[in-house]
Amino acid sequence: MTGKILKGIAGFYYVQAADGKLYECRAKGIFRNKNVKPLVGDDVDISVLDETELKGNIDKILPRKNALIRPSVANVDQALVLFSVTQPEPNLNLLDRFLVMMEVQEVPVNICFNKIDLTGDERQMELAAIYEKAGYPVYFTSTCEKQGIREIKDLVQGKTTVLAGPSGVGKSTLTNLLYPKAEMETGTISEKIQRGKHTTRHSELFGIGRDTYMMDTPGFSSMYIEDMECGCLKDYFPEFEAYEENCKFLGCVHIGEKVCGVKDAVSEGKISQNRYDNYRLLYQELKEKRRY
Ligand SMILES: Nc1nc2c(ncn2[C@@H]2O[C@H](COP(=O)(O)OP(=O)(O)OP(=O)(O)O)[C@@H](O)[C@H]2O)c(=O)[nH]1
Ligand SMILES: [Zn+2]
Repeated sequence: MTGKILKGIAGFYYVQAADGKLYECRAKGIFRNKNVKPLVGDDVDISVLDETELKGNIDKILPRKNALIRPSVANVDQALVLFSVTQPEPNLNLLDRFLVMMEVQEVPVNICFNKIDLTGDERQMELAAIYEKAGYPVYFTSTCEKQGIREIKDLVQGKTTVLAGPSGVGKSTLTNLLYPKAEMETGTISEKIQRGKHTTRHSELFGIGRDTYMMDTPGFSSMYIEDMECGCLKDYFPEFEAYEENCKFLGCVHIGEKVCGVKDAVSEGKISQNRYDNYRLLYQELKEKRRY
């Protein structure tokens, strides 16, 4: 029987089978024979050991489409990063960090700003301009007033989406609105897991519709980019590329160089100043890190 790992904790994997049942599985044999660790999001073959207790064993991990490190999850189609237009004010530096991390891992990102009931159109246009110029799809919602929800529903339908965003922007409200059933399924899983008495927050996928999964990402506020040469950072700001042919030097990092197509594009308003400023900050941060 095939299924999908929704959660892994203390050597147990919770596998949702095609019939919707959730099996508590071990992965005996897999580590020893293949030396691969099952990941949340993995599609797996299981054998049922106990049909009433819903216990099983994972026999095989089916080929992965991808495997992210942060968050640790396999077979992700896209990320949806949620901020609010206000309350709390969007921290665009944090957003740009997240975008870099997803670019590195080659995951397409969609950006959504929630709580549009609290601000005017002007703020929306400002935010849309910054990120649409960078090539990211931008959505606006009010989960309170149920605006823009249909578009998000269409976006996640049939896909596995990593949902990320700082505290208080409306992630839970959005998830519950998309699929009221998600709450119920949370209950089922945590009930089983409480027996293990583990309190740490783990990554968990929620089945919220046919072939549709979402994962809430823990630890979003402490996001930092690591293990990157500062000279490579520019490759993860996708909007720079079109202007790099106007840089004088091959490998221009678009900071101190005098003749630079990217800097020109910033002064002409073709690249957002805000994005470029965050690029400089992150560049500096990576450069300092390398000194130690
Ligand atoms: N004005 C307004 N408030 C909203 C909207 N969506 C959510 N809120 C409020 O914002 C607060 C936070 O919402 P949550 O859904 O709990 O946010 P969260 O992102 O899940 O927060 P964490 O659980 O801390 O990660 C709640 O008081 C919501 O009522 C919205 O569209 N407009
Ligand atoms: Zn340049």
